[in-house]
Amino acid sequence: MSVAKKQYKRITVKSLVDMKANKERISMLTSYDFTMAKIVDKAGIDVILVGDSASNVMAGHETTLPITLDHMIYHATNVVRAINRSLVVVDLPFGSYQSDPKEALRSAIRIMKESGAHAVKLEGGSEIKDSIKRILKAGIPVMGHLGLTPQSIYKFGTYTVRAKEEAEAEKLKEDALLLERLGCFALVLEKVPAKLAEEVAKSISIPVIGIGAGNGVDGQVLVIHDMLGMDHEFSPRFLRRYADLNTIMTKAIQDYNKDVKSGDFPNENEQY
Ligand SMILES: Nc1nc(=O)c2c([nH]1)NC[C@@H]1CN(c3ccc(C(=O)N[C@@H](CCC(=O)O)C(=O)O)cc3)CN21
Ligand SMILES: CC(C)C(=O)C(=O)O
Ligand SMILES: [Mg+2]
Repeated sequence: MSVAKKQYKRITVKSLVDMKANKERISMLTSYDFTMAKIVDKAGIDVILVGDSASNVMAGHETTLPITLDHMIYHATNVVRAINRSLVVVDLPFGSYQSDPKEALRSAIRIMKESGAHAVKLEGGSEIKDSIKRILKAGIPVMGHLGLTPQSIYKFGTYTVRAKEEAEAEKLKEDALLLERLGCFALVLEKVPAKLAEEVAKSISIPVIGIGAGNGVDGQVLVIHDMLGMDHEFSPRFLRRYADLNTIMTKAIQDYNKDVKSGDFPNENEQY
């Protein structure tokens, strides 16, 4: 390996906890493939999430439920090949950890062994406590995920903001403390009131990464296709678009189409 490659200081689960202690905010984006992950890693994003949102974004499913462990490992393997610095976290997909702690551990081990990723993420709190414990005991770092947990969408029926009611907010606060106590290195809080998210972030020493959880948390995560503006139809309030790639790509593809049809492409310099 070249010296130039080694000068990148790799992000570890320990660096993330240190960043929170130093009040340094953590950046996280999803990636599901080699080419995208290479750009994200080089751009300096701290954490790459191989999210089960691949089920929506890559495969076109309505929910995250259909994606399999084999699919997640395929995406994770391709992402890991591209990175020099970012920490790679992989979602355990629906059905790969809910049955029992042994199944959860087997799934986490497959991800770590077959993809080379650095950590796994599981949705839920006290319900999956034993599975989180079992995975951590094997030396695999775990990121938690509370608030809107898309794998249980059919229990709620909507993607509306979570924990607006006192009882649900109390459970969420207890779950966050539990995840810290179990030994999770960080947790994602999705679509909860900003005030509650800030309170949770202040109550624990591990980083809280928000999506639709306001600015009082320790870091932010977005789905990369959303923030690049590739899909004009997905427009939740929490999303900021940093580009309009849908328009840029459509224009480029139409120009190519036109040039092929008219015979303009390829020209003399573009042939042998
Ligand atoms: N492309 C993509 N981006 C995501 O952020 C994402 C996925 N896919 N798939 C997995 C989950 C699902 N997520 C979601 C899904 C919907 C909303 C949402 O807020 N949708 C609408 C309607 C909400 C409502 O019923 O009130 C919105 O306008 O906010 C938010 C996060 C976040 N994750
Ligand atoms: C939205 C983030 C947190 C996620 O879990 C995913 O992309 O699957
Ligand atoms: Mg997910």
